[in-house]
Amino acid sequence: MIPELSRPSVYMRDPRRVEEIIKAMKQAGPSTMQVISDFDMTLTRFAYNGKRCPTCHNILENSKLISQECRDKLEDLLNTYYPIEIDSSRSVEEKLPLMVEWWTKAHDLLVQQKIRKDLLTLVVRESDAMLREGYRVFFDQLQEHSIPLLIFSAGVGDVLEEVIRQAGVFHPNVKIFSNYMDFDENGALRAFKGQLIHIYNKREGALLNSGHFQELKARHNVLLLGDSLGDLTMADGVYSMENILKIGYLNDKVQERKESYLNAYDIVLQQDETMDVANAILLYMTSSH
Ligand SMILES: Nc1ccn([C@@H]2O[C@H](COP(=O)(O)O)[C@@H](O)[C@H]2O)c(=O)n1
Repeated sequence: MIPELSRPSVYMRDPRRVEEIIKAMKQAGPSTMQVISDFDMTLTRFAYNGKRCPTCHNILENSKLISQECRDKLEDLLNTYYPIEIDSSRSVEEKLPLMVEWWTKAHDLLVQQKIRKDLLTLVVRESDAMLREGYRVFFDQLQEHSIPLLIFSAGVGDVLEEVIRQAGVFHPNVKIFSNYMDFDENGALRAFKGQLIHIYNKREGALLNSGHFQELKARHNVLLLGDSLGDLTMADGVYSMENILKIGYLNDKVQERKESYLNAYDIVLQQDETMDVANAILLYMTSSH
């Protein structure tokens, strides 16, 4: 049906079920669909030429807006908490307070740097941020078929927006839930706005933003893309869900986490740096033959 599903990077616990969902969503048509995607390491690449690509937070951390002392502290935090984030031997309950601790400490450090809003464009331009191969086809297809795309990210919204703006794909059908910076009257970072979004509270974030899902209440079919088990709750605000197809990128600690990803996601993409599978599925679902 979709040749890309036979690639060696693609794993499915129940291929027949995947086929059924895809067919049901195609039959219902693009006007019933919405796409919900995580950002860091889902729409962006995990690695390029053997080197890790930056998350939204890393883009700031690696920039000249941050002092060396602050960069060292942020790196220590990353080295402490990232292994916990991807540790499959710990439960979500155990990880959750530690993730809050990580995000809170990192945001406090960023605020102390009084980052300037007017320099964000330059910082992103000079960064190694990279959207996955095939990203333009992904964003453009959704725009062409008027399918809403919600990017739901525990990263930094201002940075995320800049990445997709500079890539020329911040189309009107794109909506973003993320951690946004609050700047003072001189354009210097003074806080982060609203409730913190970290990787394990996306369900709460979804329920807080019920207005968005209310607007899309006629769209009962969801394509969800994520790279963490926390991303599975991003669609919890969707009204009367009929079908959901969950695609999960398994980027890191592949052998340890494969089983849990196969149990949680319909399609698991192992160390696949492209949007090819999502693009092929979307092309199939939106074509008239
Ligand atoms: N100080 C931090 C905190 C988090 N991260 C990474 O950001 C990712 C969250 O963004 P999503 O778009 O994936 O929701 C998460 O995977 C953390 O590893 C970071 O780099 N620095």
